[in-house]
Amino acid sequence: MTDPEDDGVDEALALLGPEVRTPERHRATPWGEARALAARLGAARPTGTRRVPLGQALGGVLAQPLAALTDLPSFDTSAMDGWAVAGPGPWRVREGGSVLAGHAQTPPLPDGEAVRIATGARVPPGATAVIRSEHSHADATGHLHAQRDVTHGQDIRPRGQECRSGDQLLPASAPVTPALLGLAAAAGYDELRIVERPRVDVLVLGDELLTAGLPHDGLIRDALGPMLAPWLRALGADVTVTRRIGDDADALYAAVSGTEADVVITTGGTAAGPVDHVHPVLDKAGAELLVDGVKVRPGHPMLLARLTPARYLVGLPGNPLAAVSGLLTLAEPLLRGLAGRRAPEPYRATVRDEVHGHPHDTRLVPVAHAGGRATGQPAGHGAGGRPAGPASPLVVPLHYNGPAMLRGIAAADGLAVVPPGGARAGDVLEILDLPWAATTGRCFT
Ligand SMILES: Nc1nc2c(c(=O)[nH]1)N[C@H]1C(S)=C(S)[C@@H](COP(=O)(O)OP(=O)(O)OC[C@H]3O[C@@H](n4cnc5c(N)ncnc54)[C@H](O)[C@@H]3O)O[C@H]1N2
Ligand code: MOO
Repeated sequence: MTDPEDDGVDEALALLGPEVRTPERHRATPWGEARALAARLGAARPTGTRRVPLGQALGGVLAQPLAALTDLPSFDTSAMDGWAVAGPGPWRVREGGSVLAGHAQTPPLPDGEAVRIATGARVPPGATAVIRSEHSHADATGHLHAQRDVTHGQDIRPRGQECRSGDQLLPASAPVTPALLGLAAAAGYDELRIVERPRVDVLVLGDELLTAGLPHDGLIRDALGPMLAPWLRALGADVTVTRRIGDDADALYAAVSGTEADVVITTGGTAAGPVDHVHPVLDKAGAELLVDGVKVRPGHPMLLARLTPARYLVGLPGNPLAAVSGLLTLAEPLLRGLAGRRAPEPYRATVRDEVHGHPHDTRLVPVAHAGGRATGQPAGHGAGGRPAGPASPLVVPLHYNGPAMLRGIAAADGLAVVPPGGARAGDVLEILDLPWAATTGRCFT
């Protein structure tokens, strides 16, 4: 089950003369190891933290646990509009208006008395229950009668029911969502300490790239510049600049050695062609190559280097789907750690159709949700090693998944991780989610 798309590379390598830098197969890192290394490097050195007003924290992650600054509710609260009562009824109705939300504490309620109360108001000391207006009636003598049994404490939210001051509401690294902002405000916060977003410079290499109009005379449109910045932002990065460097080794060296970003991402120039400058420039810059090729298709020339102790470079191959593969293999786990984010739970789905594999390397193949769930797969059937449960979602491998193509990934909900040798229809495979899947309503998880 070998895809003809993958066959040309080894042949091309064999044609290279000895004077040309030849990628050594044995140096390529297995796909899982490369991801794990990138994740470890990122997690080892998250970027700094800062305090921001609640209104600016959305999309960040908590740098420290969210501990309640108050009991919630912070006082015994009426859960309904009606009557606060003390002891058994009927009750004498207290003169002088209602107890309202936001008002100061009212005098204690003696046994046998009732007072009108609004939802959210402080329950007077001594009250033993709240009776909803629709479950009671007041008679002409100024007495209140319950129309249902009254249980002790009914419709009173006791102080501290949701949390006590100091309780941990959410752990560090929780994503700051609209709901978290609401909870933080309720729990007394004006500001949150969040992890700084790692700063990323994107350097797009290649003299053949146009930034507008139709391809002509061998020139093509830059597909990566428009794609990477928003994708990286969705991964938690702050893209400081997207620069087009052409095939200029000096300009690349200047950009790499002069950067102040936490991560530099280059596109193109990772292979062994005459204008593939990434390796020589990294040598010149004294960078340490941590990953030099990964056993994955597409994208195997991807690389990861350490520029300085606190600065990394991810080299994405120029072929657009190969660049996506490098983005998800190396950049995503590295940035996740730097941004203080937690790893998502590995997610698996059943592939509806056979997927061709590479003989030795992992393949990443765009897949779309089939809108159904696999049932009754025989145990142990999957090359991915796990039987499909009755509720395993079903995915369809998409066409147009060649290294130079974006047509498949643009229609995809995720990328299936296809082990060497391929997968049969019904196999269960790991799926890499795309960061926008949740916003389009097609999320797997
Ligand atoms: N002798 C070898 N040749 C190649 C190898 C190899 O191992 N030995 N690997 C092949 C594989 S696999 C890939 S992937 C590419 C990686 O090449 P580079 O990273 O050096 O990228 P370029 O040569 O600069 O470009 C490759 C291809 O992609 C197009 N490209 C580049 N940037 C963009 C962009 N921003 N938008 C759209 N398209 C882009 C470029 O025009 C080329 O067609 O190398 C193989 N060759
Ligand atoms: O074929 Mo290359 O694998 O990465 O585009």
